[in-house]
Amino acid sequence: MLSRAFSRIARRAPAVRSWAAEPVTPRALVTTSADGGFVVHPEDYEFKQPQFTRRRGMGIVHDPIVNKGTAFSLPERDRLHIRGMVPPRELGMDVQTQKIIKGFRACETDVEKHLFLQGLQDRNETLFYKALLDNIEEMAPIVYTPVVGKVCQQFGHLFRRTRGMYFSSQDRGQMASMVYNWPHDDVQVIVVTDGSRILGLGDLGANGMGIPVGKLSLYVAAGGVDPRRTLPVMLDCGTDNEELRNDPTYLGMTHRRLKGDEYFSLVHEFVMSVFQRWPNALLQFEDFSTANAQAILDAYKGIKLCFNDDIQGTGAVTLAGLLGALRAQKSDQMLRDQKIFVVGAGSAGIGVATSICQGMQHQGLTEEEANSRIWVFDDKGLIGSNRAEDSLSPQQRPFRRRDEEGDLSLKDAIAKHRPAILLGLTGVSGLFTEPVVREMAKHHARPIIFPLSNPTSSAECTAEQAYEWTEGRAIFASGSPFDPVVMNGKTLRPSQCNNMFIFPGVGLGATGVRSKAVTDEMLFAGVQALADSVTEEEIDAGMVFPPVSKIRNVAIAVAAAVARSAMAHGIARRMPPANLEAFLDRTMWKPEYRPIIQNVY
Ligand SMILES: NC(=O)C1=CN([C@@H]2O[C@H](COP(=O)(O)OP(=O)(O)OC[C@H]3O[C@@H](n4cnc5c(N)ncnc54)[C@H](O)[C@@H]3O)[C@@H](O)[C@H]2O)C=CC1
Ligand SMILES: CC(=O)C(=O)O
Ligand SMILES: [Mg+2]
Repeated sequence: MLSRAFSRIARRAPAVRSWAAEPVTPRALVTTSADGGFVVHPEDYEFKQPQFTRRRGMGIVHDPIVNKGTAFSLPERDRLHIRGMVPPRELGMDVQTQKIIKGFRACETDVEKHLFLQGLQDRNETLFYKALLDNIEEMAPIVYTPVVGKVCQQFGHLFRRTRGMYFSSQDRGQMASMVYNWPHDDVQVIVVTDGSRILGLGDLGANGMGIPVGKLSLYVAAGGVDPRRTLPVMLDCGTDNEELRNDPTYLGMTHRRLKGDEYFSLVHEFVMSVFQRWPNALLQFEDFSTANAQAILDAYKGIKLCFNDDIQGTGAVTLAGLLGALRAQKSDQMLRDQKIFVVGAGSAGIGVATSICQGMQHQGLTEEEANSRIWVFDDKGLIGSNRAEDSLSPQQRPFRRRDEEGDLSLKDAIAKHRPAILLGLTGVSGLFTEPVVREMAKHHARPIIFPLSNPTSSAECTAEQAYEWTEGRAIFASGSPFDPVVMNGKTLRPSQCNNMFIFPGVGLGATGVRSKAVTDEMLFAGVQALADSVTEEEIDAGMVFPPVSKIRNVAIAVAAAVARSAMAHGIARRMPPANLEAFLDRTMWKPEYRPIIQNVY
């Protein structure tokens, strides 16, 4: 009787194997009973999934994916044949993390901080992500914008160790085999750039590799994608940046940028090659110049699992930010009631205008009515009737205003139309001058001012300026973070409106259900989830986005909404359990050490 009960219980309990000895917490796993038997407590058994590696001995210590530095336990050192190869004292993750924070804060410049973290990432990815996640507000600006911009500008000089893959014009015809050089079979997210428009810094050629690396760090930290399943890519099609081409330390192809067929055929070979090896991966296009970004998106949207972060991700995050800003205004007005100025008509500006237009249509306007509430400006001024249709791209054309010529300055146009919302996507620092911002403040109690260009040096105005010129009344969000501003004893908290609040969730949700594509509906579902994740307390504190410290929770909410939308529209190839949030949370990679198992057969 007892033995039958025991075997039943034993079947339920996970088998204790010798290699799993170290992760088991030193709690009683069983209670002995008076009759000589025992009862197991499966719920007390903390089983950590092992991590398999083909590396042996020192290969393990030198592989950042499995390396634990000083945190290998003695039994594990024996098992992995590294006993004596690391210092004798075992220092766990907590002490290691404290050491990292101390070293990080001791760095004198932001670029040094970036290199410090990059060095850690190259040695021990688990610890890198532990430190990053625990200190995301402090470290995200170092790993990502704005500091990544500076790092890209000096990429060749700072280069220490390779990361990701480079495909270039000299690899034509080879890419389908080159993809097999990548050591991981199960890539989940690929971020690719051709370096032609890196943040607001222009053509940085192959130096732009810092951007896919930085974006994917956020995919791991926020979206819980396993670092082994990320692939940063530089698609090097040359550069028109003369200075770089003449720089002896420049690491990319030194010819001028490919154009037309030569360019698009290279892009196509790359796209087909990565999907051939990783058919379930999500491909994110990042920082392609406006001239090519839309054409590439149009070619693959709907037929491959891909999206353009600057067009679609920025559109989505800005729309969510505006919904938050309208809540912060505490008026009954809806998005569809607003007049909106979008300054900048590149891929980001037009992506934002298009998303806002879609948002207004969801609130009942026709496409034409929605377009009529948006004024788009570029470096020649308002896109008005004095512009020939054929001088505009197909995406810009719907925003050409037929009702006015477009000869007014930005300030005069604000005075005339009194928009409540001013968005900057120009990459031009200081474009929102004092007269421009004061004009916004004249007509609205709480003007909404979003200088969205990155990095900080390209922002159309600073948080301090926006608050000062509006007597602290502006509702402010920027692409790169600004510190809180104290005015008249009150602390004003700028928000960060950056596609980092969208792309990790889109990637996690779309790949989580094996969606066939990323649709506008999926992105719109992500917008609503992001907007809903801002609490009333945050709105009352003047914020229109959650703090960056909540980015993992935001990613889960966005991912669940994106995944549900894919399922509802019949393009999901995997149906996860009903509790999607719990499922996603369970599947997310977490920065914790796991038992390493050699799998050499
Ligand atoms: N916050 C965020 O999440 C994101 C921000 N961005 C930022 O958006 C900016 C623009 O990106 P893209 O559209 O790809 O660049 P782009 O170079 O294609 O477009 C810039 C646009 O600004 C216009 N412009 C330039 N000078 C102007 C002036 N003085 N007045 C009015 N318009 C002017 C240009 O005519 C062009 O239409 C970049 O700085 C980028 O960092 C992009 C994506 C996401
Ligand atoms: C944030 C981003 O994607 C950009 O500035 O290009
Ligand atoms: Mg970008």
